[in-house]
Amino acid sequence: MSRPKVFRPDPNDTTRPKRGLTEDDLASRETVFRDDLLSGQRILITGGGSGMGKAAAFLAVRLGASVAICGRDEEKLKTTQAAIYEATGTEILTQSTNIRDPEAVEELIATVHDRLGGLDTLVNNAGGQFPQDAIDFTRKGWLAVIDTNLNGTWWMMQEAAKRWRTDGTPGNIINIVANVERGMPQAAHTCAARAGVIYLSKTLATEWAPLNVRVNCIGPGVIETEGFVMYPEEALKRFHQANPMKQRGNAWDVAEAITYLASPAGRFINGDLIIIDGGQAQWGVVWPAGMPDYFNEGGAA
Ligand SMILES: CCCCC/C=C/C(=O)SCCNC(=O)CCNC(=O)[C@H](O)C(C)(C)COP(=O)(O)OP(=O)(O)OC[C@H]1O[C@@H](n2cnc3c(N)ncnc32)[C@H](O)[C@@H]1OP(=O)(O)O
Ligand SMILES: NC(=O)C1=CN([C@@H]2O[C@H](COP(=O)(O)OP(=O)(O)OC[C@H]3O[C@@H](n4cnc5c(N)ncnc54)[C@H](OP(=O)(O)O)[C@@H]3O)[C@@H](O)[C@H]2O)C=CC1
Repeated sequence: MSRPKVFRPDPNDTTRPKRGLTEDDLASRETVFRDDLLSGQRILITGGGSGMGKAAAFLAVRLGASVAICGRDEEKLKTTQAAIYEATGTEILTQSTNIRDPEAVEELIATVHDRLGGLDTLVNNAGGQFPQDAIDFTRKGWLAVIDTNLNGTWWMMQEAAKRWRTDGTPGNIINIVANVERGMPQAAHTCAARAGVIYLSKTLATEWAPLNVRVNCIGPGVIETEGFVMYPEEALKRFHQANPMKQRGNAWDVAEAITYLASPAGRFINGDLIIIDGGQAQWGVVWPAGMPDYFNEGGAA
C-alpha cells in the first residue's frame, strides 16, 4: 500500500462528499433527555461551528440552555447561529476566537459572562491535527498541534476557573480529547497533546475541587464529522476498521455524552475520562495513511 507522506486537503475541492450530520438531523434527531434538562444553564462550546461542537450546541439549545460558541472562522459560526435560530427560535452567542491566543480567550470569557450573565459549563472541543508520520513532522506543524490542543485548551480552562474563583460560583469543564490509550500512528502530535490534557484534567479535578469546579474528559474514537476532510478518501474507507463494532460513530453520540456530564446526572463525576469509541481501545486499526509493510507481513512464528 502506498503511504503518502503528506495529505493537504484542498478547500476548493467540491468533489468530496460532505460528511457529518446535517442541520436538519441536528434539529430533529431524537434524544434520550427531557426537554428542559439544561434550562437555566449557560454553556460555552469551543469549536461549536462544526462537527461535534455544533451537535452539542444544537442539543444544548434544544434542552433549554443559553449557549455561546467560538471558533476561528466567523462565517462558520454565523451559519451555525442562523441554523440553530431557524430550528429553535433561540439566538446563541458567537465570538470569533483563536484559542491559541490567551488574550482572545480572556476577552471571550469576559463576553460570555457579560452577555449570558455567567458560565456554568465550558466544553473545550476546539482542536484537531493532520495525519503524518511523526518522523516527518515539521517544527511548525508540531507546534501548531500542541499549541491548539494542549495550550489552547489550557488557556480556556484557566481563564474560566479564574472567573469562577473570583465570582465564588461553581464550574464544570468538559474537555474533548481522543482515544489515546494505545497511541495512534500518524497522530503522535495529537496523542501527546491529548494525553497532556487528560492528565492536566485529572490533576485539576483535585486542585479545583475546593472551588467547586469539576473537570472531566471525553475521548471520542472515529466519529464521522466535517473534520474528516483532513483525511484522504482512501483512508476514510478504512476508518470503520478502527473498532470491533466496525462502525464510525456520529456527532450525536458525543453530544449526548457532553449533555450527560453537563446535566445534574454528572454531579459526582470528576477527574474522569469517558471513552466513546465502539471498543477501539480493545481492537482495531486506524493508520490514516496506511500501514507500513512491516505490519502487514507475517512476524516470527
Ligand atoms: C489520526 C486519525 C484520527 C482519526 C480520528 C480523528 C479525527 C479528527 O480529529 S477529525 C477532526 C479534524 N479536524 C481538524 O483537524 C480541524 C482542525 N485542524 C486544523 O486546523 C489543523 O490541522 C491544525 C491543527 C494544524 C491547525 O493549525 P494551523 O496553524 O491553522 O495550520 P496551518 O494550516 O497554518 O499549518 C501549520 C503547519 O502545520 C503543518 N501542517 C498543516 N497541515 C498539514 C498537513 N495536512 N500535512 C502535513 N503538515 C501539515 C505545516 O507545517 C504547516 O505549516 P506550513 O507548511 O507553513 O503551512
Ligand atoms: N471526528 C473524530 O473522529 C475525532 C475528533 N476528535 C476531536 O474532537 C474535536 C471536534 O472535532 P470534529 O467535530 O470531528 O471536527 P471539526 O473539524 O468539525 O471541529 C474542530 C473545531 O475546532 C475549531 N478550531 C480548530 N482550531 C481552533 C483554534 N485554534 N481556535 C478556535 N477554534 C478552533 C474549528 O473551527 P475553526 O476552523 O472555525 O477554527 C472547528 O469548528 C476536535 O478537537 C477533534 O480533534 C477527537 C477524536 C476523534
